[in-house]
Amino acid sequence: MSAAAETGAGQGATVSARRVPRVLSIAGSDPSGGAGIQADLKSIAAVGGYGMSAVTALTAQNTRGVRAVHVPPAAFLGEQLDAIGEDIAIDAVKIGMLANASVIEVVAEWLRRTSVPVVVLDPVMVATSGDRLLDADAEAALRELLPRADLITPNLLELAVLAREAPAATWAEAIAQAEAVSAATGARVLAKGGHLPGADAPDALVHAASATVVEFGGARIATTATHGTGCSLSSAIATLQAELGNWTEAVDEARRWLRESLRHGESLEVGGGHGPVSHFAGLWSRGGLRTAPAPREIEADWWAGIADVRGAIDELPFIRALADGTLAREPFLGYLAQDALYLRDYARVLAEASRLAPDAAAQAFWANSAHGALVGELELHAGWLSGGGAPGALGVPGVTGGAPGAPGVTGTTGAADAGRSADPLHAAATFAAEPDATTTAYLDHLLATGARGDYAVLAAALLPCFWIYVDLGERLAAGDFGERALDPGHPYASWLATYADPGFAQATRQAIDLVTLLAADATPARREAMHRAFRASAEHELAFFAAPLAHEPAPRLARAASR
Ligand SMILES: Nc1ncnc2c1ncn2[C@@H]1O[C@H](COP(=O)(O)OP(=O)(O)O)[C@@H](O)[C@H]1O
Ligand SMILES: Cc1ncc(COP(=O)(O)O)c(N)n1
Repeated sequence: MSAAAETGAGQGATVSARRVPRVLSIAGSDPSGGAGIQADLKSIAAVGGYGMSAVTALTAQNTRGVRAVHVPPAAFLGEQLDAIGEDIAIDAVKIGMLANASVIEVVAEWLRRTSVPVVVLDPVMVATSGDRLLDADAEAALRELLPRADLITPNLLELAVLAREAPAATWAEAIAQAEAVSAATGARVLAKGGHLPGADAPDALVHAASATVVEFGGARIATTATHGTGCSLSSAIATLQAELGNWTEAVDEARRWLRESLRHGESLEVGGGHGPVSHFAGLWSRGGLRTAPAPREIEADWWAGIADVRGAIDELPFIRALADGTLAREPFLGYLAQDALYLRDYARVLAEASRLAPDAAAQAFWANSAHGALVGELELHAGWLSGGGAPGALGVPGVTGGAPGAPGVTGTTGAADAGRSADPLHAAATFAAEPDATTTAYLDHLLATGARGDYAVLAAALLPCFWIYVDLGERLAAGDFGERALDPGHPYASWLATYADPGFAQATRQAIDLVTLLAADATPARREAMHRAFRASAEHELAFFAAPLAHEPAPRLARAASR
C-alpha cells in the first residue's frame, strides 16, 4: 500500500528572501525601556528591520520623568559610529536625543563622510514629561544639522522652536510652520498632532520643494501610554522607508503600526506615569510567541518518533520471508488482495487531499498520487490476483519518473504482460476479497481524517504510506535484508522493484517536503494534530504488514439475534 505517484510540481520549500533593512539609531538611552534607543530598537525590529544603536547620552528616567543625564565624551560616540560604519552597510539612520553641541558636531561630521540612503531626524528637545533633553545653547548646532536629514519629525513644541514661532494653536498653523521648516532645510517635515487638544491626532507629511502636504487623519487613542511615541514613530518610518522607498507609504504604515501599539500600551502595566507603547503587540497576537521548528527538524523528529514502528516492521516474519523469498504464495496473495482494496480507498483519500489543497501544485501532486495508486500500483496487484503468469518478469509497473504533469502510469509494460488483464481495474479478481479488520481500520482512519476536512492533518495522515514503503523498498533493494532480495529470479521481484523505483522515491520526497512545510507553518496545536495522524497511520502500516501472517484473525462478533 503506497502511492506510486508521478512527480507533479512540488510544493517549493523556499521562503522568499526579503531584504531586512539595517537601521542605526543614534540616540539617548532610556533605562525604563519606553523611549530613546530602547524604543528605537524595538520599533525597528517590530516593523521588520535589523536595529543598531550608537548611544549619545545616558538618562536616568522612568515613566514619570528624567532625573539625570550623563553625556559621555562626544569622541566616544565617534568611536561607536566608526566601528559600525566601517563594518556594516547602513540602510537608514534615525537620529534622536543629541544632548549638546559637541555631540551634534560629531554626528554631523560622521554624516558628512558617510553615505546613508535614509536619514530621519527626530529633533528631541523636551521629553513628554517636560524635562529638557537638549542644551538650550545647542539649538543653533541642531539647526545646522537639519539639512542633512531627509525627514524631520518634530512634535508641536519642537516644530515651533525650529520655525522660531510660538507653538501652533491649530492644526493649520502647525502645517504652515512645517512648510516653513521644510523650505528652510530642504528636508521633508512630519508635523505631528499628538500634543494638539481635541479628539484627533493627525500627522502631516510636508515637502516644500514639491509643494505637497499629505495628511494622515486618525482619532486620538484614549491612553496614558504615550512615552516614546515620537522615538518609536521616527525609527519605524526610517526602517519602512529603507524597505519601501516611498515616504507616504512609510509614514502610513508606521502610523498604523504605532496606533496598534498605542492601543495595547496600558496592558503592559509599566510604571505609574506615561507608560510605553507595546511595540510587539500586533506581532504577538498575529504571529504567536512560540518558536516554530524548521521543516527539516520536523522530518527528523517525526521519522525518529516512529523508529519503534519501523523496527517492528523490519522484524515481521512477513517482511523477512518476503525478502528471502520463502514467503508462501497464499499469504502474499492475501496481502496483495487486501492491499488492492486499500489502494482503491487510499486513492479516494488522496483525491480528497487534492480537493482540499490550497494551491494548484499541491492539488496536482495529490491528484497524480491518486492516479498512480489506482492505476500504476494496481497493475501489479491485478497481474498477481488474476493468476497471471510470473509477475517477477513484469518489470516495474506504474511508476515512471517522468516530467511533471505526465500521467503516472505505464499502460502496458511489454511482451511479458501477455496473458494479463489489459485493464487491471476491470479484472474481476482485483477487488474480489472482503476487507479484513486491519484494512478496514486503516481505511476508516484515513477516510475519517479526510472527512474532517483539515488539509494539513490529512496530508500528514497520508504520508507514512509513501515514506515507510519507500524506505523499506530502498533497504530491500540495497540488500539490507539479505542478498536474495537482489536476485532477479526472486519470486516477488516485481513487488520489490515497484517500491524501490526512483519515481516513487521522488514522489515521496515531495510528500515529505509538502507535509513538513505545512507542519512548520502550523500552530503548535495543529502541528501536534498532524503528528498524531502521522503516527496513527504508521501504526496502521505495521498492523497491515503483520496481518498476512497473524495466526488467526480475531473472531467475528456474534450478531445479536434479531426478533
Ligand atoms: N493619544 C494618541 N492617539 C493617537 N496617536 C497619538 C497619540 N499620541 C501621540 N500620537 C501619535 O504618536 C506620534 C508621536 O507624536 P507626538 O506625541 O506628537 O510626538 P512626541 O512623542 O515626539 O512628543 C504621532 O504620530 C502622533 O500622531
Ligand atoms: C533618551 C530619550 N530620548 C527621547 C525621549 C523623548 O521621548 P518622547 O518620544 O516621549 O518624546 C526620552 N524621553 N528619552
